[in-house]
Amino acid sequence: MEAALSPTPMERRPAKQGKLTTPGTGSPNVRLQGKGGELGTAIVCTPPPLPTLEYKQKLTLSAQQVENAGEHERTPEAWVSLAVPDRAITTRTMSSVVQKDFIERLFKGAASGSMDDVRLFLKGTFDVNVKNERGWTALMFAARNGHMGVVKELLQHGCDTTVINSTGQTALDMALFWNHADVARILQTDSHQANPDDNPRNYFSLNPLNRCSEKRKDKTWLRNKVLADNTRFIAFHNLSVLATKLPKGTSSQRYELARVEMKDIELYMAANPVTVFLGIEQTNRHTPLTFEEPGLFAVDLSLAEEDKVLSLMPDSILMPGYPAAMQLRPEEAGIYAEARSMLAWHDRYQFCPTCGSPSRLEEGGYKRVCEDMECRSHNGVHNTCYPRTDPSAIMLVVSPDGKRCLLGRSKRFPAKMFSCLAGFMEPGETIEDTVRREVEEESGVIVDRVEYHSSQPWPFPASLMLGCIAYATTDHIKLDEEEMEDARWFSRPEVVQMLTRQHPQGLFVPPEQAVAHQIIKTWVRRTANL
Ligand SMILES: NC(=O)C1=CN([C@@H]2O[C@H](COP(=O)(O)OP(=O)(O)OC[C@H]3O[C@@H](n4cnc5c(N)ncnc54)[C@H](O)[C@@H]3O)[C@@H](O)[C@H]2O)C=CC1
Ligand SMILES: [Mg+2]
Ligand SMILES: [Mg+2]
Ligand SMILES: [Mg+2]
Ligand SMILES: [Zn+2]
Repeated sequence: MEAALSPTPMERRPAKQGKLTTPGTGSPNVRLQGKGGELGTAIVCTPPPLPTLEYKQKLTLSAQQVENAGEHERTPEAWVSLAVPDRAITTRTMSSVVQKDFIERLFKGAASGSMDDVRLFLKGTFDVNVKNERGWTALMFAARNGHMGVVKELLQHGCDTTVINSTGQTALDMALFWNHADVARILQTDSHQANPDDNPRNYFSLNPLNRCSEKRKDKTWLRNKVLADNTRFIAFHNLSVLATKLPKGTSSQRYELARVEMKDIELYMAANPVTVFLGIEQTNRHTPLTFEEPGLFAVDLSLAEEDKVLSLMPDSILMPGYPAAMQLRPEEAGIYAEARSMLAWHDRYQFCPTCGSPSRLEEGGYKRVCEDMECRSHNGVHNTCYPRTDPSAIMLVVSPDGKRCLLGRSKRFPAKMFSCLAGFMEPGETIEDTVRREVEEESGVIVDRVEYHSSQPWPFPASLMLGCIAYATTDHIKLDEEEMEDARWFSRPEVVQMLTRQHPQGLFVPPEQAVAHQIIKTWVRRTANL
């Protein structure tokens, strides 16, 4: 079982194992044998101590004793005895030595299938996706060795199945490679994160609201909804959203949308600011909607002073657009996308695009109607009355030999960032046309087959990114010098370094909240054995 901790298990299939000991450290080593002979020796960390008498004594230490003990004496068990039953163990109160011990115990427990060790860790409020120096998570260790019980336990605690290690494998890749079909099935069908290829869920796309578009024309219903006690407002000021900080340690995302009550903004509402009905926070979509379920609106408070908006909610900030908005809770980033795109539309379309007369809001803010009754826009279908969305294609281009992918640097990118090529769709184009045209314009590369990956609302101000994987038939690059600063073919190992921020020259790709990141990761997943 020790081979489970070998540094590169994907490349090393041990046929035979033999134990030796590293002189000086006492740590057992594992000699790895392949078909062609010895593949190398992996150092295995010292196994967790057995429950000796000393350990058992520590289990019963009092809180004061633990506080007083030297760092080396504060074992995980002692901390757990402190935490049970109602105090969670937090990294804030724990010395770095014990933290390290905890994490090591988690990895070893996951690799050996020891549920007790894993549960010991899960009692705390640590990050279950903590990685070792090779980017391995506990889920990977458990998947690598086919420990179904541990895998299930970790998934229940929110372990992320999409994390890749420093050689670009996910827990699923490991389970498949090592023939743990049952574990692979669980990882593929885990409801928390379905197979990313089948059902990608991009940031800004998770909007839990029932938009109730049928209610937008019901003026009485809308008026009553605005005034209902449990209705809340997402407040914006010059397209920056009012947000509050989340308690530390709950998630890697640091902010959530502030929900303001009518009584706090009555003063501003008298001036009739742009207000958009976003939807209902319906707890169960399968039961009929009742009026009691809370409604959510977006309100543009740009007319108020910034300080006044901030004073609506303690400890709040006005979060500007990209990239700050990447710090919102993913569960509500979709609400933000809807709200910000809508307010940005109203901000830019205050006059009728057909005749230039002022226009007014209708249908809960989902329509603008020209005030001039003679205007052509009152007859027939006029898309100028409705919110706009600009589709853009974004694509990872795979080289003709399938071994490299094309990433580029637009002139406005931060230093050292490379990303997928992207471009706006033009009228009369299919998604495939846009992909082929933009790739050729920006890099000179010719694309044949185009495969759809997933889409992402991009509320800056109102794009819809259409994520694709495109297959090139040529690999000569001729750069569009006006838009692009650079475009290159990257090998898989280099892309993995960029995804995991371990590239020797510090090159990186956009963060996981960008669909570009997800498309790149899909290609890395599909080429796990390259
Ligand atoms: N979510 C993600 O992962 C990423 C998103 N993006 C977004 O993709 C979008 C398109 O990418 P670009 O390379 O900028 O497009 P692009 O390659 O078509 O070039 C941009 C230029 O196209 C023109 N253009 C044509 N139609 C336009 C429209 N509807 N709105 C604005 N400009 C238009 C403008 O002159 C603009 O400067 C941008 O909104 C960008 O922010 C870009 C990279 C990553
Ligand atoms: Mg472009
Ligand atoms: Mg373009
Ligand atoms: Mg372009
Ligand atoms: Zn008009």
